[in-house]
Amino acid sequence: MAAIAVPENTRVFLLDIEGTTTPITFVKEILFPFIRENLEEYLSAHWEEDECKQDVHLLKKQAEEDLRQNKACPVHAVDQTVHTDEEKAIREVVESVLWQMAADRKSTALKQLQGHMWRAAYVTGKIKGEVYQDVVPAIRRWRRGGLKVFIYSSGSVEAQKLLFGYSVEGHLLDLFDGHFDTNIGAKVESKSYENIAERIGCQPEEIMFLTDLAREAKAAEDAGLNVAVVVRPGNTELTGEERSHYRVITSFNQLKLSGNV
Ligand SMILES: CSCCC(=O)C(=O)COP(=O)(O)O
Ligand SMILES: [Mg+2]
Repeated sequence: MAAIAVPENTRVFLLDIEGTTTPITFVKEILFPFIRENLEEYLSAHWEEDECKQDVHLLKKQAEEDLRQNKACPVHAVDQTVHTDEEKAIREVVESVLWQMAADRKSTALKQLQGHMWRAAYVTGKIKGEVYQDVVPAIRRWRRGGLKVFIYSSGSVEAQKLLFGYSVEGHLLDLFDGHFDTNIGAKVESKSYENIAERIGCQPEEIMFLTDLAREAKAAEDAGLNVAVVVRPGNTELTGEERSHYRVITSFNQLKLSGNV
C-alpha cells in the first residue's frame, strides 16, 4: 500500500460518504431499498404533517423544474392540489420519487425526503451506518494533528448525521467539524467547492477532498482543492487517464501528513 503525501498546507479534509467512508452496497442495498419498500406507507402515515408537506412541496418544485428542462419521465408531475383524492396525490409522489431514484438523482428534494424516512430506522436500530474500518482511526489521527474534518455528501445533512450518529462503530459525530450537502451546490460543480472553502474560512488549496467519483474530483480540482480519489470495492472504475492524473488510494491509511501524523 503506497503512502501518499498530503500537501503540507492542508488544514481541512473534506470527505464524500458513498464509496469513500462507506460502502456503496450499504447505500444501494440497504438505504435505497428501505425507501422503495416503505415510501407509500410513510407518505400515507405522515401526509398531514408539516415536515412531510414541506418535503412534498420541494418535490413538486423539482418536478416543475424538470418539466421546464424537458427531463423525460413518464409520471413525475407532483400535483399537491389534488387533495380531494389523497391516494392519487400520494401515488403521484411515489412515482416521482421512484423515478428520481431509478435515475440516481441527487436532487435536494429527494435527499431531504430520504433523510426524514431513514430517521426512524436508525433511531430504532433497524439500520446502522456502515463505515470502512480505516476511516475512524485515520480521522482521529488527522484531528490529533490539528486538521479539521468536514463531510460533503449528496445525502442531506440530516441523513449524514444519522449515518454517523447511529453507526456500526457507535456515535461518530464528534469526528466532524461540520457537514455540507447539495444546499451548498451540486458535487459536480466547482462553485460548490468555492462556497465550501468560503464557509469554512480557508483557501481552496488548504482543503483535501476525498471522493470515489472522478467528476466530483474534477469539479473540486477546478476550484483549487487538492484531491484524492478513493477506490473501494464496487466503486465506479477509473479510466487509465484518471488513474494517472489523480492521487488514488484504497485506504485512508495511505495518506501521510507531514510530521508523521
Ligand atoms: C449520507 S446518506 C446516503 C447517501 C446518499 O443518499 C447519497 O446520495 C450518497 O452520495 P455521496 O455524495 O455521499 O456519494
Ligand atoms: Mg460518493
